[in-house]
Amino acid sequence: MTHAPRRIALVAHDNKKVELLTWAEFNLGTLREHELFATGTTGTMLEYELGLPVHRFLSGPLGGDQQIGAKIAEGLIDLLVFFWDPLEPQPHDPDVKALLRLAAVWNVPVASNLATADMIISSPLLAGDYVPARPEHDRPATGKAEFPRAA
Ligand SMILES: O=C(CO)COP(=O)(O)O
Repeated sequence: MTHAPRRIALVAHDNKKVELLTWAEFNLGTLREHELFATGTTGTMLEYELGLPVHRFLSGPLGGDQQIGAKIAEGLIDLLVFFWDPLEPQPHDPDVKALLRLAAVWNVPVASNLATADMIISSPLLAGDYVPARPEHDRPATGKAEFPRAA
C-alpha cells in the first residue's frame, strides 16, 4: 500500500448484516489495507467470518452508535459504511439518527447502501487522493484549537 490507511467504521442493522458481510468479503483485500471500526455485533461478524481486525465498540442498541459518533466528532473516522434498515423500526433510533447527524456535521462520507459503498470503496478517498474538508466547528473565536464546550 502506498497511501495512508483510512479509518473506516462499519455498521449494519440485523437485516442488513449479511449484505454488509458479503460486501466486505468481496472487498476484503481493500479493507485489509485500512483501519476498521465497528459496532459490537457487526464487528464480531467481520472478525470471525472474515478474519478482519476490527476495533469493536459496544453493540449499537447499547451505545455503539454513540461511540462511533464520538469518534467522528473527534475527527478519527474517515468513512462511515452504515447499512441501516429502512424497513424495520430500531429501539435505538435516536442514536442512529445522532450518528448520521454527526457524520453530516463533520462532512464524513456515508455509504448507507451497496451502491454507495461500491462507489466509495473504489474512490479517490480510499486511495488517499481526496481528503474531505473538515469543518472548523471546533475553532472558537479565540482561535484556540479546542472544543469551545470543553473549555
Ligand atoms: O444497531 C446497530 C447500529 O445502529 C448495529 O449494532 P450491532 O453491530 O451491535 O448489531
